[in-house]
Amino acid sequence: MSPILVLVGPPGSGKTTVGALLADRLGVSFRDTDADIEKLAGKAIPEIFVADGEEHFRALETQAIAAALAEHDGVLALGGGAVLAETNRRLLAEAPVAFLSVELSAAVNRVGMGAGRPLLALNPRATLKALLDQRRPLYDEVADITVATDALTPDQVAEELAAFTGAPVSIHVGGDSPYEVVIGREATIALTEHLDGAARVAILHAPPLREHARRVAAFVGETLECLLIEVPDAESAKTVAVAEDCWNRLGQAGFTRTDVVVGIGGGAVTDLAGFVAACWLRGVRVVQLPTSILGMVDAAVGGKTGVNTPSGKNLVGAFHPPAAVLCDLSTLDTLPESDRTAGLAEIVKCGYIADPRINELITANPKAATDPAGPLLANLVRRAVAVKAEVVSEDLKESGRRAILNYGHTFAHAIEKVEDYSWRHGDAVAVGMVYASVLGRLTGRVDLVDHTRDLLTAVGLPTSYRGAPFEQLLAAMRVDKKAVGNTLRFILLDEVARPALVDDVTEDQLRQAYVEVSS
Ligand SMILES: NC(=O)c1ccc[n+]([C@@H]2O[C@H](COP(=O)([O-])OP(=O)(O)OC[C@H]3O[C@@H](n4cnc5c(N)ncnc54)[C@H](O)[C@@H]3O)[C@@H](O)[C@H]2O)c1
Ligand SMILES: O=C(O)C(=O)C[C@@H](O)[C@H](O)[C@H](O)COP(=O)(O)O
Repeated sequence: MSPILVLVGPPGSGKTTVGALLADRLGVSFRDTDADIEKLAGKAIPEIFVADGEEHFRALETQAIAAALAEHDGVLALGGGAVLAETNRRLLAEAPVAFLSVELSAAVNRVGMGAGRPLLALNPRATLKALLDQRRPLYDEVADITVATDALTPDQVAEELAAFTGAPVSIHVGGDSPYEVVIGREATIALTEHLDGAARVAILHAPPLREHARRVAAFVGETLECLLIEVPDAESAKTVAVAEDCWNRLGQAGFTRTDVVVGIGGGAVTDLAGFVAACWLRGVRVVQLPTSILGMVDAAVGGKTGVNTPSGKNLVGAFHPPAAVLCDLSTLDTLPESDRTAGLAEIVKCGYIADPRINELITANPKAATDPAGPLLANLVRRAVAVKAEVVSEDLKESGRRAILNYGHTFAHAIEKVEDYSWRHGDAVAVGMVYASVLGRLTGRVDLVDHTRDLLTAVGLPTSYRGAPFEQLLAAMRVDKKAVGNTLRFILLDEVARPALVDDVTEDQLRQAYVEVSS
């Protein structure tokens, strides 16, 4: 037995508060070795220090840590000085450890006059400074993850830690047809919970997901009739002709209104599966099992479904919320690196429009951001889904606020169309965000051009486009769904996390932004 997570950190870092919140979130118990020590000694910690001295306290602490590590399988918080003893650090080597770091001023504010903390009884500021200086390298030595808590609420810290543990997280999407987005390494297992009343399941997938789709079919096929429908890969799946083939297969199988369509794949397949389900018998359930980063954080969530037509991207479709979205992070292990990187574009977008912490996390560790086995990607997926869930819960049909999710997309969709869908959507969105940032500057808003270019470059996303001439792109932009009559509308940022729908961008500004993006 071993704890899910051990929390270490100096006084004031919030180990006890965060530990209890995290345990609650994960549905496990919380244990604090300081409480264990008090039980062992039969007195409060300040009394142990006064009556028996620090050395005796440290001996009890080692005893308490060893016992808790052996017996406890929930969240465990250790006292601030637990890392001082080499024996304790050795004991921690086998457990997953999170260091909650805090800067001096925040720590001083949080501990106040140090009530109940014997080492801080005199001059808490100076004592805390000395403690932080002495212990930081020791916390670093034992930690598998460090969370800087200064600017975060205890809930936000608990959220980051929950993602690190890999425990499944469920994010609620509200509105008239509410559903859950489950994120975790075994999320697929939840599929059977969403098949009530079905006699048949149609699983749509592209060739790269054939084996995975077969495994899912074997899993649900024990009780239900399973129809595996393989569709062309990537954007080639998003056509009316492919949708029609799928409807023909459903017809041949006698698919009824209580049967369920399942989309397994990247955003192209989940868009198609959603559209097939939206139209069949005027709407049957669809459960989305996205297997690309982009599918998880964006395409599978929110109920926008559709296909492309020769006139442009996603021009035919329907709003059809899924019954559930199951983001099985283990499926990302086989996602090619270039598609992982492309998926980050929509995560960065969420950072710009709503959650700046996303882009801070990516900037701090751009390489880890696409590592499917690492904790950062799980955290980013969760944060981006939370942004999208919040927006679409309020405005499913894009009658207002939902348009902010289109940041960077006007130019991106134009690139995709003029390049005949040979560009990855995420790559086009990356360039589209640079274009939007230039428009932001040209229209007197915040200047995020360098910030956007630097961030995208750090993760390996493109920042320029040197293909079709401006006129061709402009014509493609004119069929954007946000356009009203002859007026093009763009999502631009007044500030980070303050998106605005702007309808007075001039053609000169559009051309100037094109020049900057293509130079
Ligand atoms: N509906 C929406 O709200 C919404 C939002 C964003 C994007 N989209 C759409 O999503 C699409 C882009 O999605 P995408 O970036 O996932 O591209 P994609 O669906 O084309 O997938 C990219 C490639 O990765 C492969 N793949 C996916 N998962 C894999 C895995 N686990 N292992 C191996 N290969 C895997 C796919 O087969 C494909 O070859 C675009 O069509 C875009 O318009 C829709
Ligand atoms: O969900 C939305 O709303 C979005 O705009 C998300 C976009 O990232 C996504 O690419 C979407 O498919 C674009 O929608 P569209 O209506 O502009 O085709």
